[in-house]
Amino acid sequence: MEIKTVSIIGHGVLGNLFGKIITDHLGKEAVRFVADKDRIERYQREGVFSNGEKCDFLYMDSDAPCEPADLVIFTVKYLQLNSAIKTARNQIGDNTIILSLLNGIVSEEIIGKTYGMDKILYSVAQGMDAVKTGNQLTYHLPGRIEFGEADGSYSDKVKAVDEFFTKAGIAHGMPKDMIKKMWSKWMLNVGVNQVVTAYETTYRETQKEGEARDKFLAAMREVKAIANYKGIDLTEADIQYWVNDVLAPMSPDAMPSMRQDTLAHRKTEVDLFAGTVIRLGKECGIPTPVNQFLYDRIKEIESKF
Ligand SMILES: NC(=O)C1=CN([C@@H]2O[C@H](COP(=O)(O)OP(=O)(O)OC[C@H]3O[C@@H](n4cnc5c(N)ncnc54)[C@H](OP(=O)(O)O)[C@@H]3O)[C@@H](O)[C@H]2O)C=CC1
Ligand SMILES: CC(C)(CO)C(=O)C(=O)O
Repeated sequence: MEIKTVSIIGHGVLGNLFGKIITDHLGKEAVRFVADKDRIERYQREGVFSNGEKCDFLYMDSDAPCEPADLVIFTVKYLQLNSAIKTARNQIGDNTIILSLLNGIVSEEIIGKTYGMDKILYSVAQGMDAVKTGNQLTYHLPGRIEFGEADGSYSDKVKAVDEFFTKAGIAHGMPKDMIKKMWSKWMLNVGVNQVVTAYETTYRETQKEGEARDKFLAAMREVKAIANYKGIDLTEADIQYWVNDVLAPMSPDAMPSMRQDTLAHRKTEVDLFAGTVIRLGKECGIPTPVNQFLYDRIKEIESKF
């Protein structure tokens, strides 16, 4: 199984970032950005820029009949996932591999209900400090994609994506414990995305001592408690990994995706983060006051849009 064609559903921060890297390495024909006519018309009219460079991308109308892609990557927000699943309908065939770079622990199962879990590899995108304002994407750190099977095997699908990302210049890893990795990344997002948004700040406030950083750590510890109850071995060392190895090198002026949403007056992924923590906390009998605080604050910010 060799991956030659990729379809990206979602032309925002992650779609642009990874689509540009693949295009630069393998040529424009290797990546098709799939969307409805109106979106494509807007992208072509306004142009799309990555670190100041105008991008020359290949667009494909989601209604157009076509050969399925070898790899489909979902890079939309949680509230857009159901429509993106429909947008992908002509891209997915019997042998297509699917990656969902959405944060959280549920998007793979949602996509799998329509297209089959056999096509899906679990994945997370991490370490990028990308910010998109209008049609301008800027970043210093491109980050990486970690992916794999739930059982940690080096399956044909994993091998094909490994070989493709190597050719396409995408930094990647294949952890043996992908389910723990997904929870761990979700734990980071529950902390940093929500605290930066609730405190209306940037990464700076979470990189130094103070109330925001305390809340960031406390929100992550609520996820850790739920994970441990469910038998997922998240530890304090996992929290320290995110704080020291991933968050510390980020540009202090950059901000996570959720804060970019509120600045643009878009509804956020709060239900994917605090909403899910609160629900799981109730199911497991674990108190989640910090996530309740963050949930209320973020809903209050959203209510003003
Ligand atoms: N930003 C980051 O640094 C990171 C983000 N993530 C996660 O990745 C996911 C994507 O985030 P991000 O890239 O920031 O999201 P963005 O909001 O920047 O981009 C989403 C894009 O999807 C497009 N879109 C929505 N619905 C459809 C559809 N049906 N068909 C085609 N395109 C569609 C939107 O178009 P339009 O603008 O026209 O609505 C938008 O361009 C989220 O779950 C996020 O939490 C994970 C790691 C890092
Ligand atoms: C924190 C970050 C950038 C991951 O590195 C992220 O996942 C997000 O902004 O949603």
